[in-house]
Amino acid sequence: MDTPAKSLRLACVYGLSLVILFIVPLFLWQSTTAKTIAEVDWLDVATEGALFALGMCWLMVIVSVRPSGRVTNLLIAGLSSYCLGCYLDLLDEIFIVKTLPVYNGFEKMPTPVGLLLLTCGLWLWRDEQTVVNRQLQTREQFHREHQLTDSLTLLNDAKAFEHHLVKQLSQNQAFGLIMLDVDYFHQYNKIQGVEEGDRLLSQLALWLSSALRNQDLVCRYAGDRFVILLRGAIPPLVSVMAEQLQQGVKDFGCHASVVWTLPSPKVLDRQANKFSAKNEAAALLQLLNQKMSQQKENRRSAATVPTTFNGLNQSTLSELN
Ligand SMILES: Nc1nc2c(ncn2[C@@H]2O[C@H](COP(=O)(O)OP(=O)(O)OP(=O)(O)O)[C@@H](O)[C@H]2O)c(=O)[nH]1
Repeated sequence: MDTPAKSLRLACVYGLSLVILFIVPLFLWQSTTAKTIAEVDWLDVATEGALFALGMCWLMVIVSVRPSGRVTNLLIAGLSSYCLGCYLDLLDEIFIVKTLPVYNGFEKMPTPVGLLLLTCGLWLWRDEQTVVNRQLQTREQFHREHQLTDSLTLLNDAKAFEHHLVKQLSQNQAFGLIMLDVDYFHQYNKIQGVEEGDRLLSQLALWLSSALRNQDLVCRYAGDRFVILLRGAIPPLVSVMAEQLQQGVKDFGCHASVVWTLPSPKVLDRQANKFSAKNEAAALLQLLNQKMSQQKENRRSAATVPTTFNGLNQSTLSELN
């Protein structure tokens, strides 16, 4: 934001306020006499003093938060005038100003003028805010439309994963990929209900996120399929992690097929980097998907239906298949 302009504005408002705070009483002190303590209505002093103090607070808030422009100028002018009116009102509680007709006449002006300016400023502020809100809505809509987060699990989605994978490939550093797919999830939904299915996916997502290291990334690739990027991974780590994840899924009362790959880091030409990294990322994901299909196929041909599936036995599952 325009900090120098704001600082200048702050300095002007503070400076002018201080000058007025001292000059006016000094002028009154010389031109008229002060009331005695008994003559002063202290309740009026307190209320008018409070109005003045509050007005000054509003003024400082406006000066310090608002960007430069017509609306801000109107608000500052309005509030300054209002504060001046309050201050003059306050001073006539302390000094006998009847003897000063100019002061008496002038004293009544600043408050209504200030409130009028303030009203204009607030009206324009409202218009300005409507435009800002519209812009914010458009921006929010853009984020929503382009958001890369899966709304159910709050994990990154496949698009985001591809983006991270491309970035990883561009860095030419070792990494591993694991793909995990829940077995018979279709049946799970049928028997337990879609809501339970959703709950299982959310729980799995949460568990996967906590089971990985800080530098790793887990995404919901599609439906009941998750994909994990293990940064700086070495062969034993990837295979052990894949094994552990497959075992861990059993705690949720279901089974999962898990495949993994450990691509050897390639030295990519910086210029052709982005293009080749994108192709490489697509190829790696395709490879994992193929491996997964193969494993599912093998499972089907071996008829390795789990004996239990959240309380379901093999015959029930076979019927549902
Ligand atoms: N509850 C729920 N189900 C989903 C969601 N997304 C996809 N599915 C369901 O997930 C199921 C995935 O089916 P398949 O790809 O055949 O997977 P599967 O039944 O696990 O079969 P295999 O992978 O061969 O074991 C489909 O029935 C989808 O409707 C979701 O967000 N919530």
